[in-house]
Amino acid sequence: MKYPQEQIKPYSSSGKKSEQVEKMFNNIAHHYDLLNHTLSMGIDKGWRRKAIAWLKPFHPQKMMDVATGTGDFAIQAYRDLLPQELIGTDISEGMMNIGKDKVKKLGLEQNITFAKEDCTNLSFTENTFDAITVAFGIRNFENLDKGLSEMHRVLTQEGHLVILELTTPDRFPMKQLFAIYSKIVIPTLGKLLSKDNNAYTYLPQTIQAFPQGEVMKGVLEKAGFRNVAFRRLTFGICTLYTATK
Ligand SMILES: C[S@@+](CC[C@H](N)C(=O)[O-])C[C@H]1O[C@@H](n2cnc3c(N)ncnc32)[C@H](O)[C@@H]1O
Repeated sequence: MKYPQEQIKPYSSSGKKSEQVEKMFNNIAHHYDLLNHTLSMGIDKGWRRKAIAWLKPFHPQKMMDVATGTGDFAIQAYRDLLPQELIGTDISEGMMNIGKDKVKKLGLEQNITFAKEDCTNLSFTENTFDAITVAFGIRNFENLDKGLSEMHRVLTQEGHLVILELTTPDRFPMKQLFAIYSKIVIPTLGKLLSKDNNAYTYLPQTIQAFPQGEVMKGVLEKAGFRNVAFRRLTFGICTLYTATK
């Protein structure tokens, strides 16, 4: 099945989405953290903590943070859960290089490692990870179903998946305010700060097109996950999805 966001590409309607996404994140890597925290007004930190808190009772020891980018979710997960192994994976070396520097500065390079991996074609064997986290990554996959089924494959039996994804609020007045914010503020600030004219137009377009809530729950179940649940955070700007293999 093809989802609308799979057709939205950052630079050109022709060519592979994954290659364009990799190029875009390599381009904006040096500005990503500043922009991320500015555009979300720091609220993303609370979302990450809530997502990781859901994993706490399961004490995962072997974890992967998919689409780890500059490593914020991996760092928070390590601090809160202290797993034995935590690997951050991503298709953008540029983003991970920033993450590696941050991890080194924190003295966590023995605890958090990084590897270049496309989530739609992971090199890990079946039943490898007790838990997988993904923040703001799955919207960029060239093939969402393949990315989810790959995460399902490498999770251990009873392993857990936590996804944070940006969504669109569905109620007045947040719906209208968010529409203005995503159509005007995000592209303007993004263009100014990242110098990439396309990246922050691509962002709101994919948020709008991506399956959310009940629809996304069905997509996760189709990929084989059980106990799928979701919680809208901050008026529905972000949604936390939780699932078990
Ligand atoms: C918006 S950033 C999120 C980074 C980080 N998780 C965070 O919370 O700040 C999205 C990341 O997804 C990565 N990505 C996109 N498609 C991917 C794929 N197929 N496999 C792995 N990573 C991917 C991008 O390279 C980028 O670093």
